[in-house]
Parts: sequence; structure tokens; C-alpha cells
Amino acid sequence: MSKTSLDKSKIKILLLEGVHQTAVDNFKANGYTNIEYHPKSLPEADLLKAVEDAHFIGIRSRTQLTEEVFEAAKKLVAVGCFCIGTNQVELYSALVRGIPVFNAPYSNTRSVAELVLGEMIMLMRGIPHKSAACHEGGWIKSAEGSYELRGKKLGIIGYGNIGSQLSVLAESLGLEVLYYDVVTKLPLGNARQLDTLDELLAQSDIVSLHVPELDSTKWMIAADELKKMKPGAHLINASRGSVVVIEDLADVLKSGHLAGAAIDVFPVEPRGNDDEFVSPLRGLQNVILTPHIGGSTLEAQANIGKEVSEKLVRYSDNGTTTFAVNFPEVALPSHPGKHRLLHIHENIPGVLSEINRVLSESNINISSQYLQTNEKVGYVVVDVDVAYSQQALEALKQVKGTIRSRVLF
Ligand SMILES: NC(=O)C1=CN([C@@H]2O[C@H](COP(=O)(O)OP(=O)(O)OC[C@H]3O[C@@H](n4cnc5c(N)ncnc54)[C@H](O)[C@@H]3O)[C@@H](O)[C@H]2O)C=CC1
Ligand SMILES: O=C(O)CCC(=O)C(=O)O
Repeated sequence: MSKTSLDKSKIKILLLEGVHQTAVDNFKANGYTNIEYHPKSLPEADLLKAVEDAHFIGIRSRTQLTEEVFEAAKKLVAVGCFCIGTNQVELYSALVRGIPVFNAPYSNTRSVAELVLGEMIMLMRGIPHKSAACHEGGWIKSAEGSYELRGKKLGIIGYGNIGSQLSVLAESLGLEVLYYDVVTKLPLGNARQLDTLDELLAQSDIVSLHVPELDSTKWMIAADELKKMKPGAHLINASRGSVVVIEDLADVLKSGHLAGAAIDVFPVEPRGNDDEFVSPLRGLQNVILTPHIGGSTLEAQANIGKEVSEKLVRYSDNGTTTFAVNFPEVALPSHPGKHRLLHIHENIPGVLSEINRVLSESNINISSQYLQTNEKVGYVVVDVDVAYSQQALEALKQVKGTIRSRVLF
């Protein structure tokens, strides 16, 4: 088992929002036993307290890691988002403090695509209100407003990992797939990319959203866009709650312009299972409401737990930052017989030469060196003889522009 300079049992890992047990098991198997585990997100004041002595934080989509949280988390080394979206993290605040943020870009994509597929069938058959009626003792045995998926047009907005998987699954059910993406994407099967969002809205029987939360996707589906959808069409949103103006959606559902919707994500979501869910969509019988569970299958959660904890352990043990979403990516080999210095600095001219100058002036022989930068931060990794690592660390800390540095044994 590799060693870190700080005794592993002293490295505090704060896991929130019921991150899967595979993560806990993996941390422990790698010697990280100091784990504070919470089944849901913490209220802001408790979060600020809990992060004070945390070295690693693991969250899902609910916990907001803001500038204030990073400011309070003085010992923080890295963040793991046990999900795809990283919009809940102020990535820039993390970057300028030299904190890489990792996520799991693939592990729950199939789960989301499958949920959407099921919802399409349910919506096209009017199941939400028929099921609700049966529960009340009613009996709506009618084909009115019920349709097969076969031959209908599915419009996918955002043809990334989830959108493109949904495309393949939908074609196998006989749907014609159209998609709109800001990037030109290779169509899978017979899917067709359209040039504009308006074309997609005007042509689709079902519109499904699969874009990330960005400034450009915030409220991208509002009253105007909803009115451009075909009368009697359905909307599915399992992306982010900020993509659809929910009050406008409620209006077009109440007016009957849209026949139904399935919504998994909301502008405001409860903090945990005990809190009340408040939404203008509550009570609308033609709407499937789900509590942000697109990616919540046991398979996906187990895989995510493993994937993200592995990324955090690798960074802690060996300095590798591959697949970090905000940070220069460096894939590092192991460093047997050497100590490894990690130096994160502002990306200003002259830092690398300064690092080499201070090391050479201290007569420290460099056995390997790695460098990667992004627009704001540089990441240098230097392997040195064991006897010199403390001296080298002290020398590196003096380099102008240093954000943080640490040594791995
Ligand atoms: N409901 C849930 O539980 C889950 C929700 N998600 C959400 O789904 C989102 C999408 O996931 P992936 O497919 O893995 O992401 P991805 O990054 O693979 O794909 C996103 C696609 O959207 C496109 N895009 C970006 N801005 C756009 C715009 N303005 N108009 C049209 N297309 C645009 C991108 O070019 C890209 O092709 C995630 O960012 C996350 O927010 C992800 C997993 C689970
Ligand atoms: O499972 C979660 O908490 C969030 C899933 C999600 O939205 C994501 O992966 O981006």
C-alpha cells in the first residue's frame, strides 16, 4: 500500500448524500479509515463546520460547494462528485486553491437513458392519470390519447453520453430520432442532427433534455420554446432543474398545449428524503414526477462509488489528476524508491525555471519531472531521492506563485 506524508488514518474523508458503500470500502482498503459519512446533504452551517478539517469531500448533486465553503475548507486536497454534473461546485474557487475536482462521467448514463425510455412509453399511453384514477377506485379503459412509440419522432436536446445512448435505445423501439446539439455530433443509427432548436421543437412528438447546466442552458426552455412544441407533445427533463422554467411548463400543461411531461430535476430540490417537495407541477395528473433518481440505480451507484473513490485515492497516493474536470491532467507512474513532490502554482511565466533553480541550488537531484498547465494553474511533479524530500519541499514552498505543495512517500 502506498504511503502519504500525512498518516492516512489522519486524512479525513467527508462523504455526504449517501455515497455508495463501494466508496467507503475502497477508501478503507487503501488505508483511509477516517471517514465521516452522512446519508444526506448537510445544512449550510453544518457543512461549513464539517469541511474545516476535511482533506477530501465526496458529494452528489445536492451539496453546493461554494466559494464560502472552499474558504472554510483550509485542509481540502480534492473533491469527488459521485455523479456526472459538477455545476454544484464552484470549479474556479477550487482551481485557484489548487483543488482538483473529479466526477464519474459515464457510470450512470445507462440508468438515465433507461428511465427516459420507460417514461416515454408511460406518457404516450397516458399512464400517470390512468394509474392515479385506479388508485382512487376509477377505471379509465380508453384508447383516447394513447399512442405507440413506433413511428413517432423523439427530439433529443444534447447528444452527449446520455442523449446518444437514448438515441440508440429509442431507435430499437421504432422511434425516429432527431437531435439538436451546439456541437456537430456523429449521428448513431439513423438519427438526424437538426440545425436549430426551433426545428427540433416544431417536429418532435417527445422532447427529451440532456444538456449540462451552463450559462447557455439556463432557462433555455421557457414559454416561447414550449409554445413552439407540437400541440399534444410531451417534454422530458432528466438533465438539470435550471434548464426549464417550471412555472411556464405548468402553464402549458394546464392549458392542454402539451399532453404530458416527465420531470426528474427541479430548480429547487429538497435536501433529503424527509424534506417537503414543493413544485407548481404537483397535482398535475399528466405529469410523472421523480425525485432526481435518473442515475439512482444500485448498479450505477456502486460503479460511481468505485470510480470516484479510485480517482481520489490515486490522487492522494500518487498525484495523478487524469479526468479532473477543472485541473491540469497528469497521469503519473508509481515512484518506487523515491519521494514525490507535488507543486501547484499560479500559471505565470518563470515558475518551472524557478523550481529547477531552487532544487539545483540545494543540490537536489531530480529523477523525474512532469508538468501540465491550464489557463490559471500549473501542476509540477518532481521525484527526488528519499533523503532530500523535506529539504526539497521547503525549497519549493518558497517559489513565487506557489499555491500549495506536498510530498508523497
Ligand atoms: N437526472 C439524473 O439523475 C442525472 C442527470 N444528469 C444530467 O445530464 C446531463 C447530461 O449528461 P451527459 O449526457 O453525460 O453529458 P455530456 O456532456 O456527455 O453531453 C451533453 C451534451 O449537451 C450538449 N450541449 C451543451 N450545451 C448545449 C446547448 N445549449 N444546446 C444543445 N446541446 C448542448 C453538449 O455539446 C453535449 O453533447 C449532465 O450534465 C447532468 O446534468 C446526468 C446523470 C444523472
Ligand atoms: O445521483 C445523484 O445524486 C445525481 C445524479 C446526477 O444528476 C448526475 O450524475 O449529474
